[in-house]
Amino acid sequence: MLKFDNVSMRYPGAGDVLRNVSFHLERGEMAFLTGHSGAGKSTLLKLIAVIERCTRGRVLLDGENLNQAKDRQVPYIRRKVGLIFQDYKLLQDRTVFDNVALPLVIAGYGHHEVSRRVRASLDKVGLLGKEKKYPLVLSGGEQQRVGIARAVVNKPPLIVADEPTGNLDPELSAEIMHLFEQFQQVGVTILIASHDISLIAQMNHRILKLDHGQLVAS
Ligand SMILES: Nc1ncnc2c1ncn2[C@@H]1O[C@H](COP(=O)(O)OP(=O)(O)OP(=O)(O)O)[C@@H](O)[C@H]1O
Repeated sequence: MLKFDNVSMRYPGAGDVLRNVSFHLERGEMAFLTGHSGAGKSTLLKLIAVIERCTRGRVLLDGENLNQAKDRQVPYIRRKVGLIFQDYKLLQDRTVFDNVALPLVIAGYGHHEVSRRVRASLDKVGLLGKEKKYPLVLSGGEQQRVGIARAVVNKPPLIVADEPTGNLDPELSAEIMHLFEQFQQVGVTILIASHDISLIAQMNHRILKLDHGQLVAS
């Protein structure tokens, strides 16, 4: 489903941030991406969302080489990837409903379909009933659930999360991880960057470990 084939990445003026990284995630697999600060975790995730492009090698999503994607194809590739961030990246002046609806509105869905899908998505993350609230009145855990609802609202086959529990306490972090597992159980592929070793250790999933840009365990 997602394949890295000898991928190296270098930012202009810097050395290699990723070096000959190869791995394959099967459909429905859930894996953690770990490693020290600066190891290249965020960079690896950015290649999947085509926020950056690799310098050497191939990143394949459903067999499509992301490095060769034309700029006009990028929005369609991104619809296959639900992105989740540490700081949630919610629009503070929009309600929970509007935040979750955003990807569907951009994709041109009609009002009725948007409403149906947003409610289904909020239901999955346990936030039905909070549609009219603004993000700032929600707890950190609830805000991250809104971020997850937005990421899954158009049913992407792949979820990519960058330190999704970085701002949450251990109990809320575990809840968010169990939420990811529920998506995995219905066939979604999930890759989560995290340096929370104790949390990762509690969960029985594959661990990809980066050390100075090299994959040292997978
Ligand atoms: N846009 C950029 N331009 C130049 N160098 C960059 C850029 N983004 C990241 N880097 C460098 O690439 C290296 C890897 O950064 P990256 O953010 O991928 O690491 P990380 O493992 O996600 O770290 P952290 O856990 O601290 O978020 C670091 O040395 C960083 O300074």
